[in-house]
Amino acid sequence: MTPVHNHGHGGSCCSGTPAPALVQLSEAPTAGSRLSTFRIEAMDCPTEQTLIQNKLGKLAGVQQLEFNLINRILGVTHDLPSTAPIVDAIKSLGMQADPIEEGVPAAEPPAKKHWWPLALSGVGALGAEVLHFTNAAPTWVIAVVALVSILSGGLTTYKKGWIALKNLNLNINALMSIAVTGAILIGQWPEAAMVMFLFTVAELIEAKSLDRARNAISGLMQMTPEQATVQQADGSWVELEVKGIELGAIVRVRPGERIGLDGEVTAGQSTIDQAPITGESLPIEKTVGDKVFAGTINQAGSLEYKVTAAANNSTLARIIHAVEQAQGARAPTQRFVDRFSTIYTPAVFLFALGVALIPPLFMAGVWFDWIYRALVLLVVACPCALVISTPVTIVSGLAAAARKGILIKGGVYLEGGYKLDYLALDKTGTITHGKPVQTDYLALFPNVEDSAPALAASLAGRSDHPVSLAIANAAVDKKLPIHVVDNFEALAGRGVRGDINGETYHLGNHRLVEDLGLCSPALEEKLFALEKQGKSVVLLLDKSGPLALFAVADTVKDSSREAIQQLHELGIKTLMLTGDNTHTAQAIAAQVGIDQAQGDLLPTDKLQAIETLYGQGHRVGMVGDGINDAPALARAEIGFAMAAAGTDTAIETADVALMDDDLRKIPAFIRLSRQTSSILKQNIALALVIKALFLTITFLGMATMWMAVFADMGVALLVVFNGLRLLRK
Ligand SMILES: Nc1ncnc2c1ncn2[C@@H]1O[C@H](COP(=O)(O)OP(=O)(O)OP(=O)(O)O)[C@@H](O)[C@H]1O
Ligand SMILES: [Zn+2]
Repeated sequence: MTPVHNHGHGGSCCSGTPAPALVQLSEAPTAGSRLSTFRIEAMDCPTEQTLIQNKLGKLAGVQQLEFNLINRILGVTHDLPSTAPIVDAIKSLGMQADPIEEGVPAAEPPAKKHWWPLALSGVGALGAEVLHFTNAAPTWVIAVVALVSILSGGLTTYKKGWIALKNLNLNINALMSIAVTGAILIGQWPEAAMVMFLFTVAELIEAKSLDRARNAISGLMQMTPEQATVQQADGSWVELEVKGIELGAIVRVRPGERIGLDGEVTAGQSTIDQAPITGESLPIEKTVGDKVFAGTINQAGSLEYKVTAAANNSTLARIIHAVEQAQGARAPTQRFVDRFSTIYTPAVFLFALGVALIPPLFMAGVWFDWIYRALVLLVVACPCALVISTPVTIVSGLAAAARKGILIKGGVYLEGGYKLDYLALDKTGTITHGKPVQTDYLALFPNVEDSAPALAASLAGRSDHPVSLAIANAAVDKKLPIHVVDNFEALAGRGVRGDINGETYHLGNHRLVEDLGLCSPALEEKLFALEKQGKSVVLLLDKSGPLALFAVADTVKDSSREAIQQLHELGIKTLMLTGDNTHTAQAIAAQVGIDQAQGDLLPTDKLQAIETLYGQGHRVGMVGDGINDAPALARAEIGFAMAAAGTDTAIETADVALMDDDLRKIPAFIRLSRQTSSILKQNIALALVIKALFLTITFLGMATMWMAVFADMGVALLVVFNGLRLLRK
């Protein structure tokens, strides 16, 4: 994990070319290709991306580029013997590329820029305006003062503008350089200085705001302590750097201390505030066997735990990594904005050229007036506000979600979540606690009364399905003997099978009994009676037929009931999809207020149910936790995984991972998504309206250049702050 640092920069966000995250160049990757990654501090906007893309695109041996502007990281797939040509090419663009090696921390950020050139620039610009206005000095004095201001504040802009122009690219730096130079050429000295100064200031504020959004995530990482107390071979305890602690080491946590690494409790008992991971600050009881997470806060008790993941692979580290990845990818609105600016910027540039030339040449216009208007248009030509508003909003939204324990794997989901109108839910572990207990036992023949529970428990003990666990646990409580099971097999959606003492037994649900052709109306009557109470029933069978019946009951989470209610308030319909039988499904659905329930579903049936909803024109999300949900989760527009903190794969595979098992995180996600999408729309509308307004008044000759900069940068800052509002949600 590489922390992101603050830095002052003069980069900006105007670009003439769309900027996808992954760029496939004409050469295809070959077997000998490798990926080199670079940190480029100066690259955080589409401006730089376009430059780099054009430059490296011409370099032989470079096949693919992956841009992560938010984190300023560039991945290059190539088959060059060394990375020197890449570094050189980037250097020719005025940027420095530092190769990143796995596990090596990022280089120190460049030294902070001095503030005095900017101050000097401001004083100069103001001075020139005042002198000009009061007629207090001859023109050459005003010119000198203005020049000092422009050079001290705008040299970087000029440099960048020049590089862009050389590479035939019209970015904001190029536009600003042309506009300011133009103003100088027509003798508008104070104005040229003011424009450059305002632009530089606005750029600075913008960069700082972006950093704030960026750092919201990496700030999470700082929650893990640097050191932890580790047990040595001789039993003594030593403080060690968290980074170097190995898997399997035993770590001690004092009351009030933050947990340094992921692990499993081996001794002690305490409560832990898991808010940094789950967003839920209600303390969770932890005792031997429970998982603890790096970054969470131990409360009153003491604990010892065994390290289960290295520092750079902790749950928190993986969350941060996933969010950074998501921030690097481009959301749909961003792509729209990119496409828009591809057309907009050159179009306005041509328009400005026309405004400068046509009226004076053909309509007896005054050269000065029309060139001036054209320069103002150049300032307005920059789609900065538009281009910057989207990533800021998305990044802020992703960060806000992560702090709530909602891990969103891409801007697409954050942007698209508000469209969902249907949510499919799995039952076991999602709506219920997923820890059923055995409630009923019924032997179907008097002579198996005593032997059946032990046989069932022996089979159940081999499975980790919740229903099996309940039966196995009941047997443990009664201290029943456990038999050896041969040829054990799990039958998905049905139950299990195995041989005990040479005899084949099955333990499973009604479907299994039907499949074996061993069902009867009398048995069904007994089954249905229990199922209607919301219990799941499994039967023990030998080859002659059912021997005994076991019912287990799961409890509904209080939070589920609330979550369903909130979803309904948001206008989202709910549908329960479960492998459990229909009666039980309906009973549980009624308890939590779910609209519809379907039971007896195999994994493919769950998938089919999602397809059916799509067929009816719905936008469907799905939440689940089990493997039997995987196909449906993948097919849903947004797949939510529950309790991701404890499971290794959920963080990686789900579209949205909820770090604990609180279903209320889904309505929270939907609300955040709705806010995000409305902020995105507000920002685009705001930017477009102000642009249109300015184009008009400029054309009418009513706008001055620095008004244009003010308006342009004003909108940019406005949309940035509007986007940052999400951070506070
Ligand atoms: N290993 C097993 N041991 C005991 N019963 C099982 C086992 N596997 C499946 N069953 C039976 O089959 C039913 C369906 O199982 P499945 O795993 O498809 O769904 P589920 O976990 O009960 O529910 P959900 O789909 O809501 O997660 C279970 O309710 C249970 O009755
Ligand atoms: Zn039947």
